[in-house]
Order: sequence, then C-alpha cells, then structure tokens
Amino acid sequence: MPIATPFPGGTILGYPRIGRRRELKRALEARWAGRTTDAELEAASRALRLATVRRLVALGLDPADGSVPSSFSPYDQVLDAAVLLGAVPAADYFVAARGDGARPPLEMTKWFDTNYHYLVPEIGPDTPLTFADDAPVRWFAEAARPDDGGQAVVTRPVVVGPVTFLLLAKAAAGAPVGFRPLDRLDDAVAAYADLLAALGAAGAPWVQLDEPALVADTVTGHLAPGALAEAVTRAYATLTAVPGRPAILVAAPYGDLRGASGDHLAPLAASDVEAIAVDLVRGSAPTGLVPGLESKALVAGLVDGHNVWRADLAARLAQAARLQAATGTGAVAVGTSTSLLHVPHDVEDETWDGAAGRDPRLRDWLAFADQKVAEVVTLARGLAHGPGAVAEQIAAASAALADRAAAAGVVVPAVRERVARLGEADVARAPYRERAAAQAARLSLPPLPTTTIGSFPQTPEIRAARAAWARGALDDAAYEAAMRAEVARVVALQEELGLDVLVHGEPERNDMVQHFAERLDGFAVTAGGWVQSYGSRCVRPPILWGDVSRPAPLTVAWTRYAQSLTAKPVKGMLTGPVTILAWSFVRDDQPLGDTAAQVALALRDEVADLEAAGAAVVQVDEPALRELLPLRREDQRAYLDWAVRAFRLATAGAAPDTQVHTHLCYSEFGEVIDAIDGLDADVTSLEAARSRMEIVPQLRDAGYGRGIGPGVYDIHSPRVPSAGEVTELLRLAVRAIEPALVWVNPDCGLKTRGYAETTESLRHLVAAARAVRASL
Ligand code: MET
Ligand SMILES: [Zn+2]
Repeated sequence: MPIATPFPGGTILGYPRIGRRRELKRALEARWAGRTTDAELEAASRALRLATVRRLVALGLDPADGSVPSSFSPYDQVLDAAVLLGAVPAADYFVAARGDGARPPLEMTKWFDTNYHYLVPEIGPDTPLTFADDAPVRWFAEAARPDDGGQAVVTRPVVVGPVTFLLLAKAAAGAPVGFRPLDRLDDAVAAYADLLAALGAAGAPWVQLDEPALVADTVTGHLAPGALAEAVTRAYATLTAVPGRPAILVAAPYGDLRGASGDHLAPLAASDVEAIAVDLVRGSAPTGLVPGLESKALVAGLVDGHNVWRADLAARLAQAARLQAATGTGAVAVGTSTSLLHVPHDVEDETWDGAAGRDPRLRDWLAFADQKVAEVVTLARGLAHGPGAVAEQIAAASAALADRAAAAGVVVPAVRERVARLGEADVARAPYRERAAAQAARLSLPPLPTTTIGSFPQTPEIRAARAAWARGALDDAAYEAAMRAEVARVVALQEELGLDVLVHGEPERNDMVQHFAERLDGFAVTAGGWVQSYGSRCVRPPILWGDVSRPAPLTVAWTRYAQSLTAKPVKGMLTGPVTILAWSFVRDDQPLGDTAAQVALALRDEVADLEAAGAAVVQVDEPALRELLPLRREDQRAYLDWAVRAFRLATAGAAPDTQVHTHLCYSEFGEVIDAIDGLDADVTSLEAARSRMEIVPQLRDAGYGRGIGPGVYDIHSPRVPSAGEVTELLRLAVRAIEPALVWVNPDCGLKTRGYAETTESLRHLVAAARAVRASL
C-alpha cells in the first residue's frame, strides 16, 4: 500500500508547554488562587497554543502539512487522555490533578526515565471509556482556522496512545483481583476510533499517538510474552480501519523498540499505520529490512529531545541517508528522539555573561528546544537536497563540537588520572559488624533512634532572603546571618522535640542538586532554563559540561555551625552522585558511569572534610536511584553496578566509626532491592508510610541486615498523623525486622511543609518511638 499522505520531511514530537516566560504556570496559579476566571485561563492557554504553533512555523516547520505538533496540555498529557476517554470528567480536571478538600489527587509518578511526572489514571471494569472530550479537535481547529487574524497552522494533534495509556494506569480501588487496565483495551480503542473520526472530519491530515510503553520493560514487564505485541496489533487494526481518519504516526520515544523482551517494531511495521517514529538517540536504528516498513514513513529521532547538546549534524545526516536503504522504509523523515518537553525553550533567552556559572562558551555548544527545531529543519533539508544544501549549518555545528571537545575544563587530566587509579579498596569499608560496634560506642543512641531526612520547612522568610540575596538587595554577610539564625532555630526545635540525631535543616539550599552544581567545577547553571516537572512546577536542571571537581568544601561550614550548638550528633547532608546526574543535563561525550565516578570523588572529599570537622554521621541522599533505572531489563544490571559503585566511592573513605546514612524516596523498590543492600550504608531511610511498611519484610527477605528507617509518616500532605498511627506503623516495622536495626524518621525531607504541622508530626513521631521502645 503506498503512502497516501506523505509524511513531512521534518518534525518534532512535541514542544514545551509551559511557555517561554512560564505563562502557563502563571495563568494556572492565578486561576487556582481565584484571582482569575475559567474564561481567563482558557484565553491565556489559547494564546499560548497559537503563539507556540506559529513560533514553530517561524522556526521552519511547514504550516500546512502536519509538521507542527499540537502538543499542549493544561497540566499533564496522561490526565488529558483520561479526560478524552471520560475516565475523569472534564469538569474534574484540576481536582484529579491537585485534589480538593474532599478528594485526594491522582497519584503522580515519573514518566519513563525522565524527571517529568504524570498523573496515574485509575481504571476499573466499569470506568467510563468513551470519546468524551474533544480538546484535540478544538485545538486543531483553532490553529487551522484562527479567528484572531493571525497565521493559520495545520497541526498534528499529539495524544498518548491507547496501549501506553492503559499500561500507565492502575487498577481502580475495588477492581477484582487480577484485573488490569489493559483488559479494557477494546473499550479504549473504540473511544480513540471516535477521536480519529472527529479529527478526520475537522481536516487533520495527521495524528500522533505516543506509545513509549513499547520501549519500557519497566512498564510492560508483568505481561505474558507476546501480550504486548498482540495488544498493539489489535489496537492499531481497529484504529487504522476508521473511515475518514487522519494518517497515523505512532511514536515510540525514550528507547529501543526491540529488546530482549521482544521486537515491538514488528507489530507496528506490520500494521496499517502510516508512520513510525523511533528514538535513535537512546535506541538503535533497525538493521535489515523490516517487513511492512516499505509502505510507511520512518521518522528518525536523530535530534536528542532529552538533553541540551548541539547535534553533530554531519554524522546525523549521514545516518539518516543510510536508513532508507538499510531498512527498506518507504520514506525517511527527520525528527526529535522524544518530545522537546524535557529541554528549556531557547538558548538565546539566557544571558551567557560569565556570571554565576553562565559560561559564555556554552552558548555555542547548546541546543534548547528552538535550536533543536532548527536542527531538524536543517537535517530535513539536507536529506531532501543533499548535504551541499546545508553545508554552512553543518560546518557551524562541526566547529562548535570541535570547540567543545577541545575546551579547557572538558577534560581535566588530574580528574581523569584520579578516576583511573581507583581500585576495589576505594569502594570497600570495614565489615559492617565492626563499623556498627564502633558507631554504637561513639554515638551511644537509644534503641529506635529518631531523626529526620534533612530539610526543615523552607519558610516564606527563607525564600524572600534568598531572592533578595540573588538580586543583590541582601549582601553575603546578611544572607549568611539569616540562614545561620534559621539553623539555630531548627537545632533548638529538634532539641526541644527530643530527636536523637539532628540536622541543620538545609535552609541554604535552593534545591538539593542545584546547590551542589553551583559549587562544583564542571557544572553550569541557568537563570531561566525552566523545564516542566509536573503541572505548573518547573525546575532548572544544571548543565554538567566538564570534568567534575570540588574547588572548595561545599557544605562543611553549615554542619559545623549546627554541631557547635548542640551536644547531640548532627548529620552532614550530601546529595549522592546518581541523583546529581539524574536531575542535571549530563554530558553526552562519555559514559554516564564515568561522570558518576567524578562526582563521587568530589563528594568523597566532602565526606572527609565533614569528618575532619567532627561529623559522626553523614547522609548521602540517592532519591533518584530508581529513576535512572534503564527501561530495558537487559541494561539494568550494568547501570546498578556503576550506580552502586559511585555511591560507595563517595562514602567508603569514611572511618568505621562514622555512620553513613542514605535516603531513598519512591515506592517501587522491586528491581533495586539488591542495589539498596549493595550501597553498604549503615542506615537506609526509605519512603514506607503509604505502603504501610511493606518494604521492611522485603528488605529482610533480601538479606538486608543494617540500619533501616522506614518512613513513619507521609510528608507529601499537610495532614498530621496521630501518635497512635505512627506507633502502629512502628510496631509493624519492629515485628518485621530485628528491632535493633530500626530507625524512626519521616518519609522524606520537610522543606515543602509548614512549621505548624511539622512540629506536631515530629512530636508524635518522638512519642511513638518512646512508646515502642518501652515495649521492646
Ligand atoms: C527528595 S529526597 C530529599 C532529601 C533531602 N535531604 C531533604 O530532606 O530534603
Ligand atoms: Zn526524599
């Protein structure tokens, strides 16, 4: 079957939705605060949608053929799909996202291996699944037939595909045992079929259905062999049979369609969809002829949507040119590997003035969303007309790459030599029994020692002081004095509450990764490089561009000061190497494990300085250990090996009588349980309250025999748990594992909470520890 509707030569899979000046964030927050009406929010959203698609045309995408994605979402694309299907009523959109007095929000979790969070739909046997909301049709029509006198753009609506939607959903409460949302595939597909018919009637030439679940064993691992391929085949047989539908592009970003668990390109290629987008940054190009591909366009994801580096256009163009012959595809188009959701808008929005880590050299090395659109346009033109047509752009990209490779700081021989000299002795501490005895003698803690995870509430005063300092209204001394006063207050509060191991409260940290990035060589930070984390929340990931080293101690003064105020032990608090990488843009010119080792060595020096300053307890947080877990099972072992090694490299220099803590906060521990043990920390605190301590027997069964602090209360909500509730959870823990190993702490840091609820909750935590101690 020939391709009826030629796929555009170049496209992107999606574009940032928050707005270059975070317009959507402001519009949402104004609405939620009651300062604006629904109509005003809709007007602001519409203006943003139109400005975005027109911007993409200005950057070179074709306005008439569906090159421009319509990838807006008011809050989250998975929630949008739930509303599209009627599983969540449109009127409850923001209730599902944020909760209200009576109803809790949907659970939120990370989208594949990114730091974007989606809302987890709840689907049961009776959940409505019909075409209930026509937002994609309305957004198509508003851009194609604008009534504001501006340019018309024929967009390509982007929707989460039916298979991925159901695989990301969880079974609704009350669903029968064994029910899985994927059991409702036929119902969901019928609703998608209605959507396609409506889009076709509205004149949409193309629609994009995102099916990243096809690259992720982390999402599909529970399915019987062949079940995923069968679901894809069934879903797309129905969808391609819809009369009058748009041509269908199925996109499979974030990894490889083919892995040890199966070949998921095959069922797509065998279906009647018109185009398939593959990720050629994380995944590999199909090798050999793929049956069915001859009648389809292959959208080659050659431009990295998940990182900020300028592409090697010469190499990418050569790769694109080889693809057609290699795969026998009907046509090759150029695309991004993923949506550009994960990168900031525009390098030119940043002031690369050398101030505050904004190294001017970086400007030429980076490509944010707009630069990536231009790269796609260049590659598409080069593919259509030959490299000569884009010789100038290719030369500029090659020159920038060469400049980056040779630039001072990218390779620092002293850092490389130190990493190369490392051996097994550098990742091994004394046997745990010996350490435990030395630590017990040094710390003399009661059974069930109480502590917190590190941060205390970031009050409006703290934030105001930091903002004033950043704009120069507060000098260094005044800022430092304000933060010291906060540390003193936090220490006094913990003493009054009767906690056993204290913290300084982290008031000086804007963010647990950025704080370190700002102080380490090899990192840059941006002033406005915002990326959506979830809903209206954005983060500014640091950019790790060079070999990492520590020019001066990072945290020691704060811990030393806090320790000077109390006779109780104060924990030194560090962010671990994997988490620093996970929440930064990382370099693409060396393996991640090598970068992790460099960061680990910088932290190792910090641990040594904390010890020298008298710290008896040091905590190295690794909340992102699970997040970077590769999507394909066959890649997970190698990752966990280097991740665990990096943690040990950071911590193994500690003396036997220095107690090393770590903290992990997410609820799916499954694949990482052995790695938790492998970290060899003396004490591990974990999120556990919502799962009612489920992790404790799991760890015991895995042979874990060191200190464990299962969180006894959930810090994600302002709710204060009663002393009785905390006692009950603690009793579950001491019944499941040797009580001598158990620590008592909240689920995570307290920085997002207020003082009133924090003080109450911690009071109950200490009371519960005392009650359970008395009964041991
Ligand atoms: C996301 S884990 C947070 C750990 C950090 N020490 C804190 O308490 O905020
Ligand atoms: Zn945490």
